[in-house]
Amino acid sequence: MGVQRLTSVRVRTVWLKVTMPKACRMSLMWDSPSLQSPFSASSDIYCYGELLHTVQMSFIFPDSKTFVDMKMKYPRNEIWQRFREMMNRTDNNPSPADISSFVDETFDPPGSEFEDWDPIDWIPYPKFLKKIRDPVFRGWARHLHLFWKELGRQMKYEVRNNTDLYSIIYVQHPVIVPGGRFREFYYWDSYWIIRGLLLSEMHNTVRGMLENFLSMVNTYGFIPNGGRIYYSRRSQPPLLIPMVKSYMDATKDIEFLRKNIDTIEEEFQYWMKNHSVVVVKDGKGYTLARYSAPSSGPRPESYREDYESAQVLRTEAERQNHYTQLKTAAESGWDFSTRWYITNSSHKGSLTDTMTQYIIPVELNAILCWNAQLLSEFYDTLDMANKTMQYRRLADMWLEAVDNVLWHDEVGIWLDYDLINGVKRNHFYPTNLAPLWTGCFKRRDLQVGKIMKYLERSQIMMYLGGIPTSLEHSGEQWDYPNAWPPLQYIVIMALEATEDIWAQNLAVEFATRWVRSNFKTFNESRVMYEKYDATFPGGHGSGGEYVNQIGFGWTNGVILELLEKYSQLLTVEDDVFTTERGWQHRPLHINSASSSLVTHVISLTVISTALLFL
Ligand SMILES: OC[C@H]1O[C@H](O[C@H]2O[C@H](CO)[C@@H](O)[C@H](O)[C@H]2O)[C@H](O)[C@@H](O)[C@@H]1O
Repeated sequence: MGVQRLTSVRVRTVWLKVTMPKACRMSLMWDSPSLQSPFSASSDIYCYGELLHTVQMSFIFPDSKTFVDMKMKYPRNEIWQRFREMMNRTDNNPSPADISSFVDETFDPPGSEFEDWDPIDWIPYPKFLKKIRDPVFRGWARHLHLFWKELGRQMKYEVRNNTDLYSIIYVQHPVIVPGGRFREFYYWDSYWIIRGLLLSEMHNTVRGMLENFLSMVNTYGFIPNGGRIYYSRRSQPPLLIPMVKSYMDATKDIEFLRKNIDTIEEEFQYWMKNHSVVVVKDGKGYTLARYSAPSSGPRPESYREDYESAQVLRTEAERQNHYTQLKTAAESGWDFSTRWYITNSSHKGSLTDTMTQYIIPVELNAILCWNAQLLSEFYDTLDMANKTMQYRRLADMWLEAVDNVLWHDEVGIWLDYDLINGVKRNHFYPTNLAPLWTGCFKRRDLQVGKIMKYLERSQIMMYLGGIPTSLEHSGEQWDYPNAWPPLQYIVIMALEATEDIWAQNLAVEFATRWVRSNFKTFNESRVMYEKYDATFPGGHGSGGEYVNQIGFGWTNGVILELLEKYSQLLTVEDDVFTTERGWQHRPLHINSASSSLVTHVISLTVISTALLFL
């Protein structure tokens, strides 16, 4: 992480304790060693520098990620020598054709690091398939189960001995990747992938993926955003501990836990040390966390996009801050979104208003509270009483902070918090429900009626293709009208966790819409998308800086889990059985807060089903 500096910054009601890597204090210099990735000596090819700038700004590839995923044909020094020759030959003004020839001569295409891999633990008919009542959905689930083989990647042995020729971070075990342009592992995607793999009984593959993550924590102290050296200065939502919990629930592999508990704890501590801030409310300080990825320069994999976006800013300091805010948004998994814009009230906002570091996000804190609870549970399993108590106290403390700072009684939901202005951010995001999903709430105080009313006021039941990411249409991919698999999952599991029958009925309704919408697209095109369109069933997502990807790891994982969880309820079409399910199937005890929403749900379900089959 380089040299660390501890600063305290007073921002309105908030004290920020920020640990900054040295890199963030440096201005961008071509040969800055402070930008060196801890993962490889080839950072000056893949992460920063004149060569990267020249190639990425030439726009020879429609997708900026293409270049940084290519393999070097020669050692780094020789690549630089050839680059210098090209620059001299062209008087430091190469044409796109010159740059294109240079890249062709010196780099192999993306994907050169992998070889075919047939997972040894793949079996034709895992048990969960039999549970799925609808035969069409069962066939679809079997297809998705088969598709793990397509998304599996194993690195060639030669990568291990020549890591400097690649941007890929070498890992020992094969991984399941999201798909499309995402050819490497992604941290938070892996949570939903792993849960799907566990249903597919691919325990060996899951253990390998976990061991890869653990080896990264052992060597570098944290898990990067994804498996490339250009992702090595930021992480993603910390779901390692919940992944381990999912694996433990499926396998009861206590030896795995015993062997790795120190490393698991280390990853949690990384988040505590590098992402926590103290928020003062009513004279009391609460420790909470925010995303934070300070380092210089544009994201290498979206270099041109970031560089151009920063040009409207006047000073180099402002540009560097903008890059940090963009990288921090990428660390959140929400790249990009109006969720991270902080503006004055007269201005709706644009990408340069991204201020991710200055927002306390609900789901990050809900996840960290969950991590502490799970760590306590893990230590209890291992009979380590002191640590069990230590993490139980920390989980309680975090819960207290989430409850006092992020829960708003008058709104009836948890909300992100703006550190600059010291105010709540009263906008609808699916992540507002995350504390329910992770169990970071006080059951005795739970006000389900208020939460249901909040959902009703947000009018998210209007959207027949899924729950929208936000209610703002910005053209960014983590905004309206896109609907993302992990966000559907969070809301569905959140509603289930209330133990309230009406909320659970709503969960079934959301699951039905989502599964049917994904299936409609699949049935028409045989593909699974990275994201969908909330406004109509079967619509696929758009916006952002790259085209919608297919594959797709977390989409498939979420669908498999929903098909398994609601195996007796979900059907391709409404039929006699379907009308017996859900709200009519479960005992009715209407409370006034939720009854009108459920009436709304029932009538919209009839409309949505009709539309789906038009
Ligand atoms: O290249 C642009 C960005 O792509 C990634 O983000 C998106 O895909 C990831 C993989 O599915 C997903 O985890 C993330 O939530 C998506 O927004 C990458 O993670 C970003 O760092 C990158 O800048």
